[in-house]
Amino acid sequence: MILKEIHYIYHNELDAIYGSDEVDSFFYWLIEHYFQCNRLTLALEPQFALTKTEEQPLFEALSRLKNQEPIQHIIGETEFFGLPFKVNQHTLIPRPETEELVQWIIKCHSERSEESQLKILDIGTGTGCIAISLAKQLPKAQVFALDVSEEALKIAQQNAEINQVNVSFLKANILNKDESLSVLGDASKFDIIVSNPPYVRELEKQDMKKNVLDYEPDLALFVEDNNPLVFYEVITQLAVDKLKPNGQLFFEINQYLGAEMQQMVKAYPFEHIELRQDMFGNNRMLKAELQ
Ligand SMILES: C[S@@+](CC[C@H](N)C(=O)[O-])C[C@H]1O[C@@H](n2cnc3c(N)ncnc32)[C@H](O)[C@@H]1O
Repeated sequence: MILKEIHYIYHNELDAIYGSDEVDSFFYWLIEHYFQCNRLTLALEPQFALTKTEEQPLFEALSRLKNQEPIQHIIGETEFFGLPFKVNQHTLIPRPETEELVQWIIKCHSERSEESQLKILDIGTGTGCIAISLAKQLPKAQVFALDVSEEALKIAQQNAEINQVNVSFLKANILNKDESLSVLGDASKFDIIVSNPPYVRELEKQDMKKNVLDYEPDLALFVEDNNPLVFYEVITQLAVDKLKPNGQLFFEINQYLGAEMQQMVKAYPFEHIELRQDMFGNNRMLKAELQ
């Protein structure tokens, strides 16, 4: 079949679900992935034809997209901070808001220009996107990354290899203080602790799309309505023990809980607590420095 015809079928079957622009971006992403060709190919070679075997993955992808499966799961990878990352059903798909958090950390570090080797801990690493991007951008840093999910850690390890960085991955339940302290061992303290932990309240599920609810791991997303800051509080307490003096704590946060987050962190010996908005104007990041 001619590629242009398959493009037409995509619009016919998917526009009602996603809108035309998004369908275009899915289609170009898929042909780039499967055939290393792009939208120019469609324009310059209107008769570009695929064999039955070649077109099969495009039709498989079409039926998965109809079920609102994320395109990143279909392709098995995504891009974060300009780097490739494998993803699967056990890992959260890295979000652009999290790239802004990484950018902020790098900027703060360049302003501080420390002499000694930086030591960084990423809690709830998932695909490893934060830890690996930081390791790539700050090649002298010693980076540790922790998650409770064995499956997520396998993907994170593969991502570190793909991106040729050295990250030490640790398995622990951060809500269990003894367990996390024991995997962190007697290692010297950290300059930076960063986390994008689960922060979506059950009550927010009603506003979420099927592609997230049905395909992304609950373990990465949800917290109970009556204790939405549970991860942040535990991590803030750990940071009091595990950060060096003047060490920095960075969080990605629930946009609706900025004030509560500031209030919570203020109860601990942190200063210069700063809330930051993402590109959509939502409270999304918080930074604090240990006194
Ligand atoms: C919101 S995702 C963030 C993933 C990745 N850091 C990112 O920014 O895309 C939260 C991560 O926390 C992990 N997690 C959930 N509960 C945990 C726990 N009790 N201890 C450690 N990690 C946990 C999940 O497996 C998931 O990978």
